Amino acid sequence: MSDPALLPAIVDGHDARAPARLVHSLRHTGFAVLTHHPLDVALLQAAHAEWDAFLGSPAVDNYPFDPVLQDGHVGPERSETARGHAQRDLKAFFHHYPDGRYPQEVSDAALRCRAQAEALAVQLLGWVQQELPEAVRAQLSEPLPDMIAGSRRTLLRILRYPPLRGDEPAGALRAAAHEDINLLTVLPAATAPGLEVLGRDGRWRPVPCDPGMLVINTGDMLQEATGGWLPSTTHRVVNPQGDAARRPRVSMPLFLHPRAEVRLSARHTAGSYLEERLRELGLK
Ligand SMILES: O=C(O)CCC(=O)C(=O)O
Ligand SMILES: [Fe+2]
Repeated sequence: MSDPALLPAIVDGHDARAPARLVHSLRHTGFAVLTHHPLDVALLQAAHAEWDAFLGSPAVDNYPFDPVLQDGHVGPERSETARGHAQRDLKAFFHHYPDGRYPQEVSDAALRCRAQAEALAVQLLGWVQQELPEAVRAQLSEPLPDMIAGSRRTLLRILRYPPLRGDEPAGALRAAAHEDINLLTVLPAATAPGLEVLGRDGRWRPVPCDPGMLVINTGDMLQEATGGWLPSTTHRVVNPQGDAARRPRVSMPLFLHPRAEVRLSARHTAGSYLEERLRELGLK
């Protein structure tokens, strides 16, 4: 039997117990799902629709990926290969940083979603800070919300997983199993299901993602900063079957990155940690 305790909790953001419930779920599953969050869902859906069209159009080639600044567009032919995998992911994406390029072909809807998600992120990091055991909190070089204050490194990734054509290499997935590099990831519900989390029992479980929900997960940097008290958790995006295979999937995760000089642990600053991981991904 699958252990229901390993399913990410669905936490009502209006509930007074939300901070404790969210952090409990992060601790035990690496994920939590928030309802009644402050993001404007209609704005998000408008951003999804226009980015679906843009990322599927030739105009994206006006914004080739910049390996130094790490912004711009990466098409399916150059997409990431997750650690330990042979096949590239079946996805295209655009990276937006506060000081980076933003395409003129789309409205500012995604930027407005970004601002809302960043405001929520400060609140969520405050919840985590408050719920950490004292011994773990004492190890932090500064409070978690402060780590991202003034950071120019928080990354908005706008992903489009194209419809499947049927000739994909065997074993290729929309996103192969991986862990995120950053502190926390804030991921408003994508346009279709597919996200799965690996439980401690070795079983994959779908992450609930109805419209109006928002997924939070722990990344490697938060695992590093909390000495493993909050584990970074493996997740993937599986390929749809049947009719759903003919539809693209759009999602817009925000990856919270501290300022480069923020000390995560005795061995790593945020800057040194990121450098190491980007090399492994083949993005540097
Ligand atoms: O598209 C998704 O739902 C998740 C994407 C993801 O895990 C990532 O880009 O790191
Ligand atoms: Fe991820």
